[in-house]
Amino acid sequence: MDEYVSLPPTHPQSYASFMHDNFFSHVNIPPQNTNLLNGLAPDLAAECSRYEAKIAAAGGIDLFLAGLGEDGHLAFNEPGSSLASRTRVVALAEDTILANSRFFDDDVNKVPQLALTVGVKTVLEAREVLMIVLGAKKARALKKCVEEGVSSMWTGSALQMHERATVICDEEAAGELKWKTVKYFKSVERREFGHSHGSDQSLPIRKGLGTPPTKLKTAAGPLTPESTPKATATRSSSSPISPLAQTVPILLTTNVKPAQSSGYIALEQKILAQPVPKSHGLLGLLGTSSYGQTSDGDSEAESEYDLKPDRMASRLTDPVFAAEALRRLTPNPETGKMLG
Ligand SMILES: N[C@@H]1[C@@H](O)[C@H](O)[C@@H](COP(=O)(O)O)O[C@@H]1O
Repeated sequence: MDEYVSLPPTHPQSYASFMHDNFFSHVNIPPQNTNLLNGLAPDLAAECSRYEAKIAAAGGIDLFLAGLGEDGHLAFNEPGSSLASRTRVVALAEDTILANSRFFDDDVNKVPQLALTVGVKTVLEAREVLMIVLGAKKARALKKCVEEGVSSMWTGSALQMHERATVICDEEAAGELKWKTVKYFKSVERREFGHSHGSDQSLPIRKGLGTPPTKLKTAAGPLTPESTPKATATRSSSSPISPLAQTVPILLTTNVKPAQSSGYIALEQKILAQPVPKSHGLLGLLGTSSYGQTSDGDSEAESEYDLKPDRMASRLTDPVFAAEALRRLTPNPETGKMLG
């Protein structure tokens, strides 16, 4: 979705490296079929136009998997970004530079000041958006994006206008939401889970998750514009809008079981089962998960996953943080499945 200007793709903190290390190197996608913004392009404006044109030529984006900045940014659409924005060069906000300096030896001067990012409109045009929000540091932004109006000052709030947007958050990130909001989404999830085991009254927006409008693409069918099944115009206008569509459905990562029919079952299961040390909030990750399991054997729940030390550890330059991350066990992305 975005890339720092002036960082080579081989730089360990570039988003190209991040995508390679965390995704592309784990799936059988030919490198020529991966599409990223080039922060080294000689003409940055032309690079942004090229990216938009490539998205259009491929028939649009099926799924954007997004995060949320502490200042509420979606991709790198900083506060004040037009909700009609498209892929472009942006100046990073000081808050973002500060927040991301943790990946640059805690030195704000090492963080690039410019970035390329898809626009808010680019995100809204995807058929589906999944936003993962973890940690107390994101709590204020999540509240602004979910409980308040759509605003260019909290660009994540634009997802309220998307028919198929889902937020997955942990309890820390949900910490500033109104109890009423949390209760509502928890009750919806409970009912959803019940329905997926017998009844047929699932809300349409959840029910549709298992049946994406276009065929899933795999490396076996390369992601070239030619081979990509052409998308139907934009979003399906016949898709019924549930009350959730206006408020952004939220999945809390505890006390929620993923629907068996969901296309996101693997991802949801990984997040739901993410084990963390009970006591700390390092980088705000899942600090009070009821699935907590410390590496010293103090386990609250037997994990059903093949667990490995957190691979993010290699990205942390602070030795204390890195050591903490190494102690944190996460589901093994190589196997990506439950044990037994
Ligand atoms: N440019 C990225 C955003 O695209 C991302 O959403 C945000 C939050 O990321 P995380 O969820 O890893 O904290 O970080 C960066 O600023």
